[in-house]
Amino acid sequence: MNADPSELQKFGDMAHHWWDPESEFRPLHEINPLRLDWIDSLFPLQGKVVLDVGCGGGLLSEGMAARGAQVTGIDLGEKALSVAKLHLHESGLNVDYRLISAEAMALEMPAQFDAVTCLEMLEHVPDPASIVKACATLVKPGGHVFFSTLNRNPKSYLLSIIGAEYLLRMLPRGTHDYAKFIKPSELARHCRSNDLALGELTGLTYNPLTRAYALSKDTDVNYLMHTRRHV
Ligand SMILES: C[S@@+](CC[C@H](N)C(=O)[O-])C[C@H]1O[C@@H](n2cnc3c(N)ncnc32)[C@H](O)[C@@H]1O
Repeated sequence: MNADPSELQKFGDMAHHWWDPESEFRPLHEINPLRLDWIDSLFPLQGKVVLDVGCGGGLLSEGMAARGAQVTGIDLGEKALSVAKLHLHESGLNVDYRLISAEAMALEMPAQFDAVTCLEMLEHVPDPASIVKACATLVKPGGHVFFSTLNRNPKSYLLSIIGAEYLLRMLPRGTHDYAKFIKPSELARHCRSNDLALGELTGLTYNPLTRAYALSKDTDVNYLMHTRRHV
């Protein structure tokens, strides 16, 4: 199984806070509208069939459902999925949440989705290339796959670990492991070898003075990558 039990445990331990915008999930709450707008601008979500891989408590899944997509969310964290399912009672939205790996889902439902999203997840798994392959298998020919993760370089180490975990305490210590960060060139290579053509690449920056995130050309730390499966 391509999963790190300590990573799943870590998110499980925090899962009851998932929908609290003042909790350790605050960064995800703050980036959610930005990434939703970005995805929606490249791939209008209304009426589309979308799979959210590593959906956690469902922030992105619900956001896409609210924009009219028919969303399935998968994760290997049981607690996160329970929180995600419970939150549907509050939001009144409809998302099909399932406890299944991306690789198993790819065997069960190849080429079934108009788009696949896999955000802030690749840096938490032992073999990210295997997740990229599964996402490429799950999307229909011509469909879209969106990834986001953390770049690997000294600036990224300073800002995302020293800055965010130790100085600003936006995230609990140990949230991220620098060795698992992925350079855009590495992610692009995994995509190309799985029949995914590169589309847009955008950075996501944080200004500690205004405490605001923004999409940006600066991909040194957080970045999002848009790809399309060849027809
Ligand atoms: C930082 S959270 C991101 C959640 C969501 N994608 C978002 O951006 O709002 C990482 C998620 O990846 C999940 N995860 C970690 N390893 C996984 C694996 N091997 N398979 C599926 N999900 C995994 C965790 O349970 C957690 O929900």
